[in-house]
Amino acid sequence: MEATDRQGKICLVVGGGGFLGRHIVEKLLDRGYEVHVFDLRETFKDDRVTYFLGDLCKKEDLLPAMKDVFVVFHCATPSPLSNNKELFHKVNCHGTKTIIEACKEAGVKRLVLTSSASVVYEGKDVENGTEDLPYACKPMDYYTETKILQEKIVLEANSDDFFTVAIRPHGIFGPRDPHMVPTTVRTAKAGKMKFKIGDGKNIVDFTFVENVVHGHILAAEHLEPGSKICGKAYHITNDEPIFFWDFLSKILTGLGYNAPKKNLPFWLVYIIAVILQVICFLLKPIKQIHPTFTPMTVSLAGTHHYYSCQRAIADMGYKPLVNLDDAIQKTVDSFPELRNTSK
Ligand SMILES: NC(=O)C1=CN([C@@H]2O[C@H](COP(=O)(O)OP(=O)(O)OC[C@H]3O[C@@H](n4cnc5c(N)ncnc54)[C@H](OP(=O)(O)O)[C@@H]3O)[C@@H](O)[C@H]2O)C=CC1
Ligand SMILES: CC(C)CCC[C@@H](C)[C@H]1CC[C@H]2C3=C(CC[C@]12C)[C@@]1(C)CCC(=O)[C@@H](C)[C@@H]1CC3
Repeated sequence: MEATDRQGKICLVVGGGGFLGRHIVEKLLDRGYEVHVFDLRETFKDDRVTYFLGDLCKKEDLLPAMKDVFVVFHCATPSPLSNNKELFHKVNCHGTKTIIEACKEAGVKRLVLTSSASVVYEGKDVENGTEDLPYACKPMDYYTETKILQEKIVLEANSDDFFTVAIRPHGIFGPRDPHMVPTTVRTAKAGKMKFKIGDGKNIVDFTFVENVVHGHILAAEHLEPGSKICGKAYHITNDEPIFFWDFLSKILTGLGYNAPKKNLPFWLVYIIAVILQVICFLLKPIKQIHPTFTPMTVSLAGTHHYYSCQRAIADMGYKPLVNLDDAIQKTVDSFPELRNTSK
């Protein structure tokens, strides 16, 4: 899409106050779009942005933000590491249906959903997985369960006059990441990162946030009547799968922490995580506990899960803009407050 074509076009980013959403906002502004942000809270100030506060589950909150909008990016979610079944179903399922209703009522023709590569993951190895893999029959957590339902809702809404596409990133990291890097550092600081889970040879995709943004904007600019991308899902990765524990070690050593050297058997840690999950369930009426080591995070840390992005390369001309080593360095440099000062 030419720069002149973008002028005057309004993009709405639902969840634009979050980690990925705000990076999408910044890149859309750089490319000359007018940007609306819709979120629960105003998490940043930018005079170029029109900020709408509200709950995406309420159509009356959404409609004012949708006036004259060219495309909606939906990247809102409850925190992927929380475990609130009702909230996940409310926001990711009911809320997504509400966004679609509001789009149609406001005359918005395009919707780009941020889905997740985890929609095909159920704790077993996925090696170079394509978008043709079936959805997980037994999702490992409520987040994944509702991301599957969400993607189905959006892709099934695709029609001759309402164009939808789902982008499936995996393991997003980068500046302002609230999940990956802070959790990794917190775990290391708590002394729980002394061991690798499993043999340390499981291969995983980690995707720099700028590459995820690039995939989203490419999809939006290809979302036209008759386009081959309409109604489809696309993996967006760095196209550089890496040993999971090598990635974490680069982040940790980059921030001045020791990388795990020894190994613990995967099955032992998994059993401990299951026992922890049962204890947290029993204690729920008394106290909400969110352990870092859940069956999901342990599986993610101990199995292969990397994905082919050949379909995005072929259909949208996708190509990662930042390679993994540069991305890790940019990320480490962006978190001075997480650097180990005790050494
Ligand atoms: N992080 C990752 O590794 C990956 C993420 N994804 C997907 O990418 C998307 C963005 O994730 P990420 O940036 O990490 O998430 P964040 O939690 O950083 O951002 C999500 C944003 O959505 C907002 N939000 C939540 N509920 C509502 C609501 N009811 N109404 C309006 N806004 C709401 C959040 O507000 P608040 O913070 O106040 O709740 C937050 O600002 C998600 O769809 C996620 O599933 C996919 C693959 C990997
Ligand atoms: C074993 C260690 C305590 C793990 C520390 C790092 C983890 C916090 C991350 C490693 C893989 C990450 C990941 C996600 C969240 C953070 C990690 C578990 C997701 C579940 C986020 C949401 C998604 O959509 C998935 C595709 C991500 C998969 C990887």
